[in-house]
Amino acid sequence: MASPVNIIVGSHVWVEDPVLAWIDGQVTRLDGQDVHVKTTNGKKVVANVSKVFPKDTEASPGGVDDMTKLSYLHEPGVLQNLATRYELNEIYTYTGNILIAINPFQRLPHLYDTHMMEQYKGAALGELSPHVFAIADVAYRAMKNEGKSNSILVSGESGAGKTETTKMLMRYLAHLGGRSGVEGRTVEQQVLEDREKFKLENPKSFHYLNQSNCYELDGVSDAEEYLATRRAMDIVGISEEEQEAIFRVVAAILHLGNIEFAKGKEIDSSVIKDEKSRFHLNTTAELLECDAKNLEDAMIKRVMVTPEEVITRTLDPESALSSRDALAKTIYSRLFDWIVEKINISIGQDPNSKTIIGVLDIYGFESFKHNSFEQFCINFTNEKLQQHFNQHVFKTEQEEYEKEQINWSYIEFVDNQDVLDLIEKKPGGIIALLDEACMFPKSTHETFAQKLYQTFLKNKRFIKPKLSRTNFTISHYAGEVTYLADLFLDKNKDYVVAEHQDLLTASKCRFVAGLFPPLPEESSKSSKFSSIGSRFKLQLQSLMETLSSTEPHYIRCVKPNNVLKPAIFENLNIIQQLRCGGVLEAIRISCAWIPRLDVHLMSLFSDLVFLLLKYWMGTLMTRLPAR
Ligand SMILES: Nc1ncnc2c1ncn2[C@@H]1O[C@H](COP(=O)(O)OP(=O)(O)OP(=O)(O)O)[C@@H](O)[C@H]1O
Repeated sequence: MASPVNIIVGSHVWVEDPVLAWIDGQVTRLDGQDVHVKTTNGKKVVANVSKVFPKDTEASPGGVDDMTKLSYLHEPGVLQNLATRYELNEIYTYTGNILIAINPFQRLPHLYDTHMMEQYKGAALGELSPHVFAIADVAYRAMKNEGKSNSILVSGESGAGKTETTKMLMRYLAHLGGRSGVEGRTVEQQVLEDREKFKLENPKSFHYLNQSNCYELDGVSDAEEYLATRRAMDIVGISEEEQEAIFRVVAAILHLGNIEFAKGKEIDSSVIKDEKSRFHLNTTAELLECDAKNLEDAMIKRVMVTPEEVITRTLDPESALSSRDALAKTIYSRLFDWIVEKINISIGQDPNSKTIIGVLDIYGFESFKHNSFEQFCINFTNEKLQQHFNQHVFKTEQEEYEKEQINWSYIEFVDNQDVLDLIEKKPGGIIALLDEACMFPKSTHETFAQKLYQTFLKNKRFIKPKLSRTNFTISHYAGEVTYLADLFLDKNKDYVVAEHQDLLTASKCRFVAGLFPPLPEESSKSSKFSSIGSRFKLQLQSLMETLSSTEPHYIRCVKPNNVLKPAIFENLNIIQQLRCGGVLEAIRISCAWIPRLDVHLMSLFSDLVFLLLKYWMGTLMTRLPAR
């Protein structure tokens, strides 16, 4: 997005601002490459001409519903347009075929009622205001009318609104498919009774719910959400008994997370810390219908069977805590898989169906102060999706134009194949080296990091941070991220601890025992290594194959502020998300897509089949302490 040259004294322009990202002002002087600007907040700024952008003084006060209609397509223009619209509760804006959705952090019921759904039925894209329903409708028509598979990729950072957006998409598709809900419970009292039954207190009192902060959202009633969830479970055919068991398991996980350990009398041993922890242990056992003593032992002891004898080893408090968390994750991930499978069966997913609409709710690129294996996997996913996005949007469009010999300037985009090679190439990529390290008994995180440093010494996408012995930095498409290699080896090893498996298989609750069917004899006594990284890579590969056989639609969810409140639009925060989501890159060429896209999308016949693309990273994406 280069700055046009027609900036003169008196021009209204945008210049960079450390707080607001961009601020508007008027040019007072031109001095070679330097532009002197008096900003609207009274400051005098000097900026290089390449960083000064013209402001559209005749911009519509309500903004435009598609960025491609902006007079000036540049970052400040885009930001201003989104801000203007957000102020008017216009949370959706198109950027060519991408829908930007800014979380309103307040209920906007008029946007999602049946009347609104009816309006979007069969309307051409762009005819009505931007909306998730419009995207779902386009996908549905393409499937019905052309027999084409479609996918809708919903991305954004945590709290940006991916789940809500996905829910709206599913609701609209269910509406088109003529599915109706079965009305069930209405009694608020039930919420209180259930809380009592599962011994649940204030969310703030549960360790696992406080890994980030617990927020109360204006206008959102947790009791109502809970009943809505129960109703949704009725609709997808989860029986009363199963629902009860699901909530018991979830409650058990929360209680489990509150069990703490203290040093035991013997070296490297631990005991339940205090009465409070004992209460949570007993409640967990009660909810999971397993023996409390066996639960305690499964967390603090390990049994080793050798040909000569059976040795019992104790764990120190730190290892006991890791064991507790591993148990919680195992239960959660099995429950998660059970629910996904149940929904897929219930909504009639036919694995052999030729046409599908895949809805993918995926984590956005993450870069925190401390990044570990989870961020590595999330960012790897985003690199893959970015490549898919690039290939679909940029490469195909450019090739098309070249083929048709239409004269246009070739648009450069950053090809990220080199980052993907660094991560997933076999042999020699980071995942392959990690697996190697995991299989070699003497490896430590230090030897693993050293191996990375040696192997990727000259790789442009790999950086060894100065002074660090175990950190490494990857130069991702969205920016540099430094990972702490310390827990990579542990986190890459996937197995259910034999003691945990035995405990849960023996549960008197049919549901819980069903989540942990007994293992074949030979594998039950050993906790064999299987690589999460490699499995993840294969799942991603399969996801990409599915996606490549579909017509993709993109929805980028944006979190406007970190305090999760309505009407707060934090410019810098939003710009960062738009950059990471590739939105600004796409804007550069999206003008060119529009005429073709309409024709393409309007030539729109087959069965409605939902494919709720399984949350491929179920195990990794849990909000448990490792994150
Ligand atoms: N369209 C919307 N209308 C009203 N509220 C919304 C909307 N989108 C999001 N929210 C609010 O923001 C909260 C966070 O949204 P959501 O759970 O969908 O985020 P997410 O991106 O899925 O986060 P995570 O990745 O952490 O699961 C919701 O609980 C809801 O209160």
